[in-house]
Amino acid sequence: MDKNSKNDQVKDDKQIGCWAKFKSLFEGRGFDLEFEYNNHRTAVAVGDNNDGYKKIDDRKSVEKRTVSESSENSLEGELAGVINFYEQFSSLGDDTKDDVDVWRRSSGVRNRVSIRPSALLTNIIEENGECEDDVELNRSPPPANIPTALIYSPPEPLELLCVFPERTSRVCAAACSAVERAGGEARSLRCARETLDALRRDNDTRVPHVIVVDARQPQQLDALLLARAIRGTKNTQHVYLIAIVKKSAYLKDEFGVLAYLEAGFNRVMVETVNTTAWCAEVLQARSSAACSRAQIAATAALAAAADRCRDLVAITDDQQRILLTNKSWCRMLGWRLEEGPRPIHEAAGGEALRLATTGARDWEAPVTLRRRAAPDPIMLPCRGATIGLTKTTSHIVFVCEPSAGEGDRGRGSLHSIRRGSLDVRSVASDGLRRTSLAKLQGLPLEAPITKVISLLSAATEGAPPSTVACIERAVDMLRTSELYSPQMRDETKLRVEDPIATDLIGALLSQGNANVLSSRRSSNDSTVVRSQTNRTNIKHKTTGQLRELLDTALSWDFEIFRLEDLTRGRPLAHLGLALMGGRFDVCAALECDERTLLHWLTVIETNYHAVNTYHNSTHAADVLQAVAYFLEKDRLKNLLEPVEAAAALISAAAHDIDHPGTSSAFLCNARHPLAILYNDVSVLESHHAALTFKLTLNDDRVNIFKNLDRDTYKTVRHHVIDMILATEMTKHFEHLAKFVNVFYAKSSGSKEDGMHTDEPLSLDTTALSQPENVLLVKRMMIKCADVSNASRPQKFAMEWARRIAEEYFLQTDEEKAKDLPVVMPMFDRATCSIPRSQIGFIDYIIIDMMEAWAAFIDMPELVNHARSNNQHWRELDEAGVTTLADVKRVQRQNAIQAPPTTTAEPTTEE
Ligand SMILES: Nc1ncnc2c1ncn2[C@@H]1O[C@@H]2COP(=O)(O)O[C@H]2[C@H]1O
Repeated sequence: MDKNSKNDQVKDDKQIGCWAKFKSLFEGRGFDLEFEYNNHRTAVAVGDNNDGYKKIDDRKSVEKRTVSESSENSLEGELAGVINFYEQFSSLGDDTKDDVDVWRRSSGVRNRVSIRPSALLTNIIEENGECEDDVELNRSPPPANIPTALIYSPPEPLELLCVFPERTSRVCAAACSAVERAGGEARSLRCARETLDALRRDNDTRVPHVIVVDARQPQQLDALLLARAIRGTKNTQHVYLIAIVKKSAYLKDEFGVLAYLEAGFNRVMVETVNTTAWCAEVLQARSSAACSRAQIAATAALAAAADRCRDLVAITDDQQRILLTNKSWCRMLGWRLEEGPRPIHEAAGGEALRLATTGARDWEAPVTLRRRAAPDPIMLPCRGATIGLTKTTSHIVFVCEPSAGEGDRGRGSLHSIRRGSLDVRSVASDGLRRTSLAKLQGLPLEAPITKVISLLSAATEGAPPSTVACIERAVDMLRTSELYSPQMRDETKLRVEDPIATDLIGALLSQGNANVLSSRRSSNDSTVVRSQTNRTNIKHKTTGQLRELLDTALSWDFEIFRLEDLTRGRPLAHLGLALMGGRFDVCAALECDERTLLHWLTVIETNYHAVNTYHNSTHAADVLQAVAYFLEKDRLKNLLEPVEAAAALISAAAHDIDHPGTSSAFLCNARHPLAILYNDVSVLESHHAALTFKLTLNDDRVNIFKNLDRDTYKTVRHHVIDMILATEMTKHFEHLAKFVNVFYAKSSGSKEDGMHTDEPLSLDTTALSQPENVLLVKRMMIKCADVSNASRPQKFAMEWARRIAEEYFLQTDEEKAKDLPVVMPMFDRATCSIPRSQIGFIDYIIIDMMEAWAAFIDMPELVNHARSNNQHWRELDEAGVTTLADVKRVQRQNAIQAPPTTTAEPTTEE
């Protein structure tokens, strides 16, 4: 063999070897490819080196070209890679105008697809349709475990978003022009903020398929941060993110790419200005984005289906940790939807679990389920399946069928269940087809309120006009976001009543337009209010009268003001120790020692302002005492776990800590730092809750939570914060209405406004099996305790009324002195009628609430005292009692111990 033919042979061998390698890229993926170029296969001459493919050209020197190795499981992606190669290959000087034929073999049938390299996929033409099951080029194959029918990704024009700080970036220009060539649309932005704004603004409508981020100049654009932020934005899971890096980034640190992937990029690409390379890149990316969007949508649809079925559904991972539960599961077992992975054993047991964990693929067996709010487990029939993409298990599915009674209990609100005539499933499916519901179809259907509106709207079908009008009015009201706003009802009532009541209730229920920053009452005062002479051994001093008094700590006429006297203004620590340390054994619940509890109580008490006439530690002790009293009632005793009772007592003791003696409205008007900090929203309550935790966690000696495990601490913290925030009076009607709606049934035919109907409400406590309803109970408990002074025996109610009036007057004095808006102008010490303020307070705030609460915990004296106090104030009003001095005179006449003030000399046995 001469030298030339030997060379040819080598070249041929090389070509054949390369061709084999090139083909192997595409084999084993469901289709084979063959190439013809200028009707002559060998014209495709490729060589390879370690990292790509080279063209071996007779006329030119070898030039390296990298084929986009598409790992995407989409035909489109593969083809784009091939085309990319061809374009580059052709650009070396061969005839670039010729079509390239790609033979695709599927199910044994050969199909030829002609591709004109320059036109890329937009010009793909099927030459012969031998293959009946041809693949739609715009659709990716569905993943094995999601029903194919659900995976639908309609062909849509490619949308690209480039984020390049440099306006004139050539890389960006190449990417954009590639997209335009492929019939898509490209936008470019220059910074992270613009990008995030655009994504949020665009919402679902124009979320791009692909976002390319310039990661070459971190000082100008932090690509990692931006990727994380994009991934944190709604509806971006499917977006394909490409980071553009310099070649040197790869050379420097081959693992650097991991940081990009971890931040949420799908691909890290070395900068290129080659439009063709970009074209292939973005087409692959779009295909991948469309595929994952279809999968996500399908998964969401399946999750929504699970959520809407009455069976209890739980899905675990292969470690038997529950990853997902549906609403029925949560409702019946008392789980929260957002709960993190928990072992299935916490909730389930029995034969079903045994089968699931021993590898059965499909089973039907009984399961025992534990409910959080009930001691006894329930046994239900369960169907299960083991899911896995390959031989290994990825998920286990449990579907438990509730018995008729259980299912009913778990479904919807009590009212809908009680009325029971509507079948949710039939109405939802039927109703949605009706024209009256057409406008609702675009709304998200997860919210219960949407379902309620759907049901109501469906009920109008064929109904008489008067009923339709009534329902439409109800639906209009339901559509407002201010469902529980007090202005929604009885507005007129407040306006026509006594101006003092209007003033007081108006100020309590709204944030008001208050004023004044008081240096006298600044929150900084808190640490110097009173020095604690002896922080320990309180117990040892609890002797004689004090001990006797504390023995009566669980009676409703507990002498709180006497305790204030006997303890020299430190009632909270003493009473707290007696109740929390003694009767309720908070130390056991929190696993802390009594000394820590004592320190905690002392620190909390120290941070109440003794100079306040009302919001001082005596009020805290009073609320604590009321909560303790309520907790003793059977209904609550059986309902709350020790740790929940502990949280309730903690909330009561700390609920007004560092109260400045002025309202939140006042702080807002005064531009107080707390109002600034909390944006004028729930200013005082947020401060009370935050300070409670700050003081508690600050010092190990007072940290009553220090021995709690992470989960229990989180639960306790959640309860404490929730209860303290519930004391905010602007939310009064919201909490009350929720409580009444959940636990009381109106007899049919009663008035639309259930709270003021004369028909007796009937208590229904079945809803207690749901934890969110237990939360309503706890909120109501602390709310009632907080204003329980009006439901105490007369002598206490009078003293509390005097104290709060004094505090209101002081606020008005300050507002006037500092020329700030006066929040309650009627509360002027010279003119205000204290009896009338109390009548208004009891009429509008107390009676309804105490009626609801008293029936719930079976404590009629709450209402009886409130009514009798109301009557007493009316008599005093008629007798001309008006001012503080008048009230004090009456108190003296009634032979009540002169009201102790925090500045008066205490009478004490010690
Ligand atoms: N007897 C009362 N008369 C008038 N207002 C009261 C009375 N008791 C409590 N309040 C108000 O009700 C509010 C409940 O929350 P606060 O403790 O923050 O502040 C309380 C007072 O503003």
